Amino acid sequence: MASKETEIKKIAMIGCGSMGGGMALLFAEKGIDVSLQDPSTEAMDGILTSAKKDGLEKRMAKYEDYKSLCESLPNPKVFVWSLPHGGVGDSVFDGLRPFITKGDVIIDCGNENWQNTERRQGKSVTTGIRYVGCGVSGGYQAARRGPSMCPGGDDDSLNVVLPLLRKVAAKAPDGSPCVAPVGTGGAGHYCKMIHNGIEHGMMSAISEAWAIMTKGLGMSLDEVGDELQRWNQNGELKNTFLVKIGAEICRKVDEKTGQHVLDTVEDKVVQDWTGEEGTGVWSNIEAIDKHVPAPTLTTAHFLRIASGDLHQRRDIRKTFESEFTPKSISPTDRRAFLEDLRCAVYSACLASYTQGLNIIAKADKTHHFNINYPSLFQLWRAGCIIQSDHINDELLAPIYTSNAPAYINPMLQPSVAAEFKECFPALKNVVLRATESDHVVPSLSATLEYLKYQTSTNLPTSFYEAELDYFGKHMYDKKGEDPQGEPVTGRWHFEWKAA
Ligand SMILES: NC(=O)C1=CN([C@@H]2O[C@H](COP(=O)(O)OP(=O)(O)OC[C@H]3O[C@@H](n4cnc5c(N)ncnc54)[C@H](OP(=O)(O)O)[C@@H]3O)[C@@H](O)[C@H]2O)C=CC1
Ligand SMILES: O=C(CO)[C@H](O)[C@H](O)COP(=O)(O)O
Repeated sequence: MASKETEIKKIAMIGCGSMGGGMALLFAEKGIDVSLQDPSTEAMDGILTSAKKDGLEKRMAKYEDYKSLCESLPNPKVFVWSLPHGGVGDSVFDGLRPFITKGDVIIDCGNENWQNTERRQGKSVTTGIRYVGCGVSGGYQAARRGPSMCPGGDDDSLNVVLPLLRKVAAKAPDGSPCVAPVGTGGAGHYCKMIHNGIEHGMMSAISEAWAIMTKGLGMSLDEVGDELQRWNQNGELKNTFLVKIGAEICRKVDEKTGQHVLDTVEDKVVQDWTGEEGTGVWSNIEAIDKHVPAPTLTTAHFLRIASGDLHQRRDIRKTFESEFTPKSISPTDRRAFLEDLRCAVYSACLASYTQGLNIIAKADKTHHFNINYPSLFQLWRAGCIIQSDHINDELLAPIYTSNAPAYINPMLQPSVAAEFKECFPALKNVVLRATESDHVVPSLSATLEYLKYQTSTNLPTSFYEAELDYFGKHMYDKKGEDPQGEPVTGRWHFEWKAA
């Protein structure tokens, strides 16, 4: 716990966009004075207007330059950043440098790349400035109400910032704050990046199910909304944030037009096309770089890339002179099929968590983050986008307690394996029916394949290995001679054809 002297009563919010604005108001509501700084006076004025509406105007003021901003703060000066990643953070860091000293604190609440975080932590160390990389999740609404917060850094800095962050973080149903130290260095931003990768896998699976229900089963949007609400109420998907908002999205009618809003949304995800977000791309790069199979996440990402380039899809469709239009699906027992669909989506969501955690675990080994898994599951209990009571709180958190030995892949945990096994027939049935009716199910089918290949010791890859050895002398292991431990190149080459 931080001592009385370190109690933080005033902060500077640098970056007053949708996240920074919400957080600034939230800090003020929790009794913390806030100095605002953003290149856009309009953005700061917008927050001041909201503060006035909420009776918080006495707690806020705007500052146009770093000198006056820093003069407005008591020591140690605490800066909360909510900025775009990359160069912006570097220029703010350099701009603040003349005015900050030993003991001052930067809490970087943007989606910064964890390597930038560690680079700045390295620069801060010599001057005694504390730099905490703190992923924030839940979107702009949670930023105002209470987000999930994922801080990483050295123990002393974390001890200084945690009492402040506990005041604003989302609260789990038992009242405990969804913020906890996740590890050293860039661990906070690393885990937030993977949170976003998991988010993509889950979001894709739910979207695929929505299309099966509407285009395959001919359900109306209101009926899909009711079905998603059922999923969100009970069973393995209960209190799954993305399912809950899915139900609301399906039902939402624009009062002005009387039309369902979702009916007006183009099928085009243009998130991170220009690289200004980062996390979606980085999480997939990390999976591959760390040799972790994460097909639910990566296929979700490829669907999103294909989706973004709608013009290209239009052109390809013209070249093909047709599209593989999803056909109707007529199960003999519609309720049973919907139950299979729920289980299939659950499998993909659980697989997304599993794959994401495995990436974090591999990075932990490589980068020595010293990941605190109980903290991670605590901060994913509420406020965040991947919140899912059964997956996070009931199934995974009890496995990775502070008393648990080192991290073990969830696929090796009997309780997780039992749930995957139980859902496998449902997932297979959904993928089969969807495939024969030309539905688009990349994340669901990738999850099915994942379960098959992760549990198999007789993959088609003997043939693959032989081909590699044939053309590239890449070597292979003979059956039964596979050495224990980390995978290493095989010892055998066969001269398949004389050179
Ligand atoms: N939106 C979301 O759902 C979530 C976003 N995040 C992350 O939080 C961060 C902020 O996101 P969000 O609020 O959505 O983005 P916004 O673009 O709404 O906000 C970013 C703000 O930073 C300001 N800014 C740019 N350069 C500077 C600078 N040199 N000094 C001070 N302020 C500057 C921008 O001003 P200007 O517009 O004038 O350039 C803008 O007001 C990002 O890292 C994002 O990835 C994290 C979780 C959820
Ligand atoms: O952090 C977030 C949610 O958790 C933000 O919404 C972010 O903009 C998502 O970006 P991406 O989809 O590229 O990961």
